[in-house]
Amino acid sequence: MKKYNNIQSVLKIRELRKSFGDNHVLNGFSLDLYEGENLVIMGKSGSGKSVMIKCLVGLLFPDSGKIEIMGNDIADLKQVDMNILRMQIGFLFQGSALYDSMTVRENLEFPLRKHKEMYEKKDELVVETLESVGLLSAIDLMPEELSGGMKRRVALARALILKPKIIIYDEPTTGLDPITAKEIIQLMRAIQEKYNTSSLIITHDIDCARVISNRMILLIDGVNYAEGTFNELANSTDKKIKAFFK
Ligand SMILES: Nc1ncnc2c1ncn2[C@@H]1O[C@H](COP(=O)(O)OP(=O)(O)OP(=O)(O)O)[C@@H](O)[C@H]1O
Repeated sequence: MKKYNNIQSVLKIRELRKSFGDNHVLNGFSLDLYEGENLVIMGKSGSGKSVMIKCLVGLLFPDSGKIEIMGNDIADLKQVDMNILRMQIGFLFQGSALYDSMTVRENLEFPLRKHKEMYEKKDELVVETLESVGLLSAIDLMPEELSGGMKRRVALARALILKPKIIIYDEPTTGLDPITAKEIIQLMRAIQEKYNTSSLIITHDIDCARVISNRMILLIDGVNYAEGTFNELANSTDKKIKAFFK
């Protein structure tokens, strides 16, 4: 397994706990996301992946534990600093969530509006980012004119336009046909190489995990039950781990 001892951790979670009444969802979950890696998190439905992401971005408060983003303990940050830090994180959510009443260009300009220096270069940034997802030709189209795969690409471009250090992908291939899903996975790899982003990828898609992951974590019973490369985990004899690779 690749060693990351000398590489900086851009995201660190330690002993994260979150319960809703008697439902103990996270029971001491920990992870490190290292600079430049693609880390896949797998967990069955209801295992707490979304809860973990919500804690990361400040939408839920953990009961205990520690979250550090680029070396900053988020519990110590003021809202204004948290907002600055959030700029370093791009999100690609399941539904793509484009603004239907805006063109592709306007969708991409939207995240720039609060950042004066970047907004001044918006035309250049929109073109560059659309080129990197292979969709410059769609710049003046409306979301309804795009296929599912194109929407996902535009959403990825929108996540990239602020040049984030970290990208969080929530089920990036869900709802896409296998060929389009493969194209999105290849694009995720290309993006990582071009921008040297660190990616946290939540997925149920075993093909996606195999192709994209440098490392994987299995979230089982609220903890990081197993960690390793795809092959290490796929060859495990542990019953709970094997269940993911059937
Ligand atoms: N705001 C909330 N209030 C109460 N319970 C919640 C809340 N958010 C999540 N839960 C519970 O936490 C558990 C984990 O939910 P979560 O959405 O994180 O699962 P998941 O791993 O993302 O699932 P999926 O793969 O289906 O998206 C579930 O039992 C869910 O009911």
